[in-house]
Amino acid sequence: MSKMRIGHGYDVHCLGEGEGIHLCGVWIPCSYCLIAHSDGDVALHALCDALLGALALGDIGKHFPDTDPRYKGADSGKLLAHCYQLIRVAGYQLANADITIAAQTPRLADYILLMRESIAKLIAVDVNQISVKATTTEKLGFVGRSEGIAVDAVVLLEHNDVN
Ligand SMILES: Nc1ccn([C@@H]2O[C@H](COP(=O)(O)O)[C@@H](O)[C@H]2O)c(=O)n1
Ligand SMILES: C[C@@]1(CO)OP(=O)(O)OP(=O)(O)OC[C@H]1O
Repeated sequence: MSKMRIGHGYDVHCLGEGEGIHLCGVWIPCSYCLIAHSDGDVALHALCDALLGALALGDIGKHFPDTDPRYKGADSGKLLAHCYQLIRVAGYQLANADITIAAQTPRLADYILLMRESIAKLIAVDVNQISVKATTTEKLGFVGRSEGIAVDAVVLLEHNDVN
């Protein structure tokens, strides 16, 4: 296997009426919820898929089936930590991650640093290795109609013995 690996993840969850949403492990109070089997943290799910994809380890649904009652209401931070542990066991570590959250609402600007810090803490990396960005879709499509939130995540992994 080569010394550097790139991975991409993408996830979407529907928005419903609620009192808040989890994004990147941060609770964001608002008049929505994210509909899911787990806690609905669509951003952490995309990041899990990017990590798994980088080493061709399948996807989040393979590792944590949404038919398994153990994952009902699951803390996605724990799922992320598990995925990153698989990466570490394979001899790799994160170089950097870049996450783009497409959400018409709620406004996320005030939470960006908290989200970066949250991910960095969950997988014990430096906050400067983690980028989180937000964009609306200018009211176009399902994101623009506030029917759901979509997230893209890209990661670069480097092997521990890279020289
Ligand atoms: N849910 C969101 C979406 C976007 N932002 C911030 O607004 C700025 C403009 O976004 P565009 O839709 O024009 O890409 C940008 O700085 C985003 O970070 C936000 O805070 N919350
Ligand atoms: C996270 C899991 C856990 O049961 O369920 P959901 O919260 O529905 O999220 P999804 O993005 O569909 O990924 C599948 C499952 O791994």
